[in-house]
Amino acid sequence: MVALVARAVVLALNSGSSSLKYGLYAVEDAVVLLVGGTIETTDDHGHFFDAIERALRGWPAPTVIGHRIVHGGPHRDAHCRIDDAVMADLATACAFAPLHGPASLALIRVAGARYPGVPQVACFDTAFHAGMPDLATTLPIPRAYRASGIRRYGFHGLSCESIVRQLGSELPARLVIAHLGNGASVTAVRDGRSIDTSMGLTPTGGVMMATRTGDLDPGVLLHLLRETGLDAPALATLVDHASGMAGVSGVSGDMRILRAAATDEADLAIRMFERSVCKQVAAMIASLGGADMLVLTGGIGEHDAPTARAIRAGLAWVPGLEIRILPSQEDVQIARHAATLA
Ligand SMILES: Nc1ncnc2c1ncn2[C@@H]1O[C@H](COP(=O)(O)OP(=O)(O)O)[C@@H](O)[C@H]1O
Ligand SMILES: CC(=O)OP(=O)(O)O
Ligand SMILES: [Mg+2]
Repeated sequence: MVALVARAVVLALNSGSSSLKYGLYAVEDAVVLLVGGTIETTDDHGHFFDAIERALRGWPAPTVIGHRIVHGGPHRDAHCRIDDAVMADLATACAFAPLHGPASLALIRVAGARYPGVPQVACFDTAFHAGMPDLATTLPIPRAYRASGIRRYGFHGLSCESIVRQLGSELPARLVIAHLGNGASVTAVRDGRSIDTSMGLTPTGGVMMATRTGDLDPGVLLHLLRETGLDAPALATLVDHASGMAGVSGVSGDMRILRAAATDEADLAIRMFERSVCKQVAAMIASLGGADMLVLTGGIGEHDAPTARAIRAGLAWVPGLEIRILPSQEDVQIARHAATLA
């Protein structure tokens, strides 16, 4: 019923590194999920839309399609309607997010072909961090490189937005958000705005992740370049796909599989991940000059109780820190923005 009177019916598409999530939302003042699901592949967008079309049968047709776009690049710092100029900027931004960017571009093109005439909206993970001060965005390399867009951007912004919105009037002045999913990042939020975050130019930096290194001594890359002859594609595979908990454990990057495996290597990988999260949270507390609340979110943050326990224990020394677990509602944020911008 609600869909018939909705201001907009939004098909929200969230292509993460390990899954494609879709949701059909009726948006008025409230945002109501009509139907949604997850497809555990990022390879075949034709197959993805076949599955979506089957799921959407009998529901109102989308009036707008909203996409999560991981990297907006140097020229896009606000969510926007997608046109040719935006597509050109997104193609440029692929250089900074090779893990997510090309898949998003392909998804927009296929969506345009499947739903001709339906407007599409880009919702950038980087937008939430666009107002970070120079102290956070500047990387410690010669300043000339900044002109080509090399700086800290920060990601998981839609997730952070959704946490700020869920907290509403309970939003504290000094908040740390730990988004712990397949990708993981930690963000310092002062009065609702990002002032620092753990990911950098790309979603490879910061916290150790499922298959990504997170921060790594740059000397390791130089050593591998010099001594093993690995080229850029091979290094990208190494740092994005073969490292993190998967690389250390030799088992998997999925926390559920690591817990079940219970080998020494899996245990080390998990303890390294937990330590890495605690260290990044402590760094964000330093950036904020203290913290009132830590929110855990993302697949691991929401569902893996032992990780939450380890983080509580690892941060027990922080005075006055309330720790909450909240769901990452990236898709609801996409629906809201798409309805507003269509
Ligand atoms: N019930 C669960 N218990 C423990 N860990 C979980 C559970 N469900 C999901 N996870 C973890 O969350 C990860 C996926 O997180 P999610 O935020 O959904 O990923 P994505 O980056 O694809 O958006 C999985 O790889 C797994 O490590
Ligand atoms: C930015 C990022 O790492 O996204 P995801 O966690 O969805 O892979
Ligand atoms: Mg995600």
